[in-house]
Amino acid sequence: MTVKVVLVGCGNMGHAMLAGWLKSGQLIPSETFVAEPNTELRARAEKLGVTTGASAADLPAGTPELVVLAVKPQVIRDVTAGYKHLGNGQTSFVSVAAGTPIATFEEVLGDKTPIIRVMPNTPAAIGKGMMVVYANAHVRPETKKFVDELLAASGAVATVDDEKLMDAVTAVSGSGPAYIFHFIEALTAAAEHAGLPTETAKLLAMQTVYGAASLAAESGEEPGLLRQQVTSPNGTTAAALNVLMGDDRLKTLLTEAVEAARLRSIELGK
Ligand SMILES: NC(=O)C1=CN([C@@H]2O[C@H](COP(=O)(O)OP(=O)(O)OC[C@H]3O[C@@H](n4cnc5c(N)ncnc54)[C@H](O)[C@@H]3O)[C@@H](O)[C@H]2O)C=CC1
Ligand SMILES: O=C(O)[C@@H]1CCC=N1
Repeated sequence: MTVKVVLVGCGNMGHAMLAGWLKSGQLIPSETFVAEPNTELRARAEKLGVTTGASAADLPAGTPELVVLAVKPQVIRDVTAGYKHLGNGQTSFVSVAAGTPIATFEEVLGDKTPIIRVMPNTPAAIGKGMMVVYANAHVRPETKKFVDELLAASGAVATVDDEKLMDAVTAVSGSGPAYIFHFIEALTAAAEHAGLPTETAKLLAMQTVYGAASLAAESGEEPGLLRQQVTSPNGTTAAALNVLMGDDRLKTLLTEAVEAARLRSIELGK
């Protein structure tokens, strides 16, 4: 059996993408092989109907169109070496690892290998991810089209033409869902502090973030204008925004957070 796509690593991100691709029908289970050493995670992948194995040694014979590497940056060089026999050939490689530059994959796989870096995020599991792409010069237009279509099943797709920007992308949309989840946690805690029961606090925080993000996305209006529409002169929102926006407090905090993530991404790539 020759498979079309091999997914290497089916942890948080690998599984989120796989679930999105299969759900959309962009990929069918019989075309897909998952390499994952963790038995429980292999069983979880098998529930989606795909064939699995523990490592590169279990790969079905033949030449896959795409190998998607979704393992941690700390092990990606060694794991990629297991797929060296597919380098410099018809197989294209996609890496979702933070930091790891294309040059590292070219060193391991050969410098004629088509390699695409993608920075996804976990909302990909429900088709609402942000997927940002940077490809090397060996990626054929038909492969780029196939990968873009696959990624589009997981959410919005954007491209950058300077690989260095992938560190900033990682810091904004790759890690970003965690910032928003923490915002929900923090708003829930603030709601409880204001006297609301826990379940009500959770519901209000979550639905407010969901509703506001959906309105911003669907209305196409500038977030600043939508903010003004909530803010009555000298009203309650203005009182809260004075706290968040005074001295650019939240903006400064987010700028520091994104910069810390960007610098960590650069470090992970070394
Ligand atoms: N979690 C996230 O939100 C995002 C993660 N990423 C990137 O995705 C990659 C994976 O991250 P997570 O999914 O969070 O980590 P994870 O630890 O959940 O998944 C990594 C998986 O790789 C497996 N693995 C280890 N050695 C292997 C081998 N030799 N062959 C096959 N699989 C092997 C592990 O058993 C594990 O299940 C990282 O490089 C990370 O930078 C990128 C964007 C977002
Ligand atoms: O935390 C990390 O390193 C990965 C990359 C982006 C999101 N998670």
